[in-house]
Amino acid sequence: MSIFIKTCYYQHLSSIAMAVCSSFCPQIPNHFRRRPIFLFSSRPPFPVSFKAFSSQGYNDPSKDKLPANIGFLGIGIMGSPMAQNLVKAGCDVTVWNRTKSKCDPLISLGAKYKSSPEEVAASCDVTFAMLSDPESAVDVACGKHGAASGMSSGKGYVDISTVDGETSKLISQHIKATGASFLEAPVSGSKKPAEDGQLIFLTAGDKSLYDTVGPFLDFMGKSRFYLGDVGNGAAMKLVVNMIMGSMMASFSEGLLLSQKAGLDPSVLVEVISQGAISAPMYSMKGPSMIKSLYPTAFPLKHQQKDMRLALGLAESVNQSTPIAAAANELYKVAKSHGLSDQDFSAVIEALKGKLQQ
Ligand SMILES: NC(=O)C1=CN([C@@H]2O[C@H](COP(=O)(O)OP(=O)(O)OC[C@H]3O[C@@H](n4cnc5c(N)ncnc54)[C@H](OP(=O)(O)O)[C@@H]3O)[C@@H](O)[C@H]2O)C=CC1
Ligand SMILES: O=CCCC(=O)O
Repeated sequence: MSIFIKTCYYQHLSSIAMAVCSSFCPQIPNHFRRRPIFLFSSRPPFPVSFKAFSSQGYNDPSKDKLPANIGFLGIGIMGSPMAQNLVKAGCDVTVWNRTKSKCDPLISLGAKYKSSPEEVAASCDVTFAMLSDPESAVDVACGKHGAASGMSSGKGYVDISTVDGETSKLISQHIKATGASFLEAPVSGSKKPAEDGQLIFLTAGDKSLYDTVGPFLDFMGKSRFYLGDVGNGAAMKLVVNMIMGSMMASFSEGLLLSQKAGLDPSVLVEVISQGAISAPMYSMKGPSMIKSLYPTAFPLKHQQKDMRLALGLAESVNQSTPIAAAANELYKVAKSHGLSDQDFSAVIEALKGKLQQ
């Protein structure tokens, strides 16, 4: 514990130096530059960002029990950069992944490794999990040698995976039955924001755990929302991704229509970028979509999973979502043609004549 506090203290000092230097050194990465610091404060020396709903984090002197060991389960496209940001921030991180080799770069950076979720949870104060889907999230948390087997009172489990509310509640029940705390914390933002520590956390569950892990969320993200009861974070995430999936499907139709109408789709991307429907997603993905290239940031199979779960949510509250339902069909077509592991922008292929035959 004391080593951890010292590490963070020295990081605080170096943050001060960084803050001074950054006014003069434009090459200092934004990741370091953006973190506000307390220069004259008796509070714990943690970098605390000014973020949505983040006023009650580690900078509260009454919260003196700091987690010393952080576990991270699921080292995929998102888990890898997120865990890396924790290691780079000086946290004592222990990792596990079903495919062990994906942990190797993190181990090289100084992370520890344990051979099961149970062992990670048993050796850590707080364990994060970033898994594919409801099935894998439940399996890793509640299955044989799952995290719940290693949890006990005083520990915390933070599930960042995108799942439905019912799955999150099930995991919460298993974790809380051990006496530990639970927080769901799915993220908005993809591979690049994960690398840059710019994710948006949509959390719900135990508020005390939210307060405890706040500084760690801030190492990985730019803002965080606390939304109350378990299920609300999952629902918020599914609504956001349902909108995103429909936007991408509609954008795909527009690109192909512009081409068929004899227009240059690159000009369409430029026109969109200057108007009221501008979105970073269109400018980022449009140019490669025009070249039929889909380098994976957000796998199409996960987008289709999110559309499916969002439609389930809509049905459960009797809300009509015909646009999302139509978009979901396109993702299903794309999946059935082997595009699951491509970026979700590959949904455009489902609108090209050759896939529809
Ligand atoms: N990529 C993105 O842009 C974003 C993704 N998300 C969400 O985050 C989660 C992770 O996404 P991402 O990192 O992209 O996905 P990846 O497919 O890259 O990683 C999935 C992770 O889950 C593990 N996993 C899958 N099935 C099992 C299982 N049965 N048992 C144990 N582990 C399993 C994988 O292990 P292994 O390596 O062994 O396959 C891997 O660590 C998903 O819920 C996704 O919807 C949220 C925001 C953005
Ligand atoms: O779940 C994935 C979200 C991707 C994004 O927000 O860009």
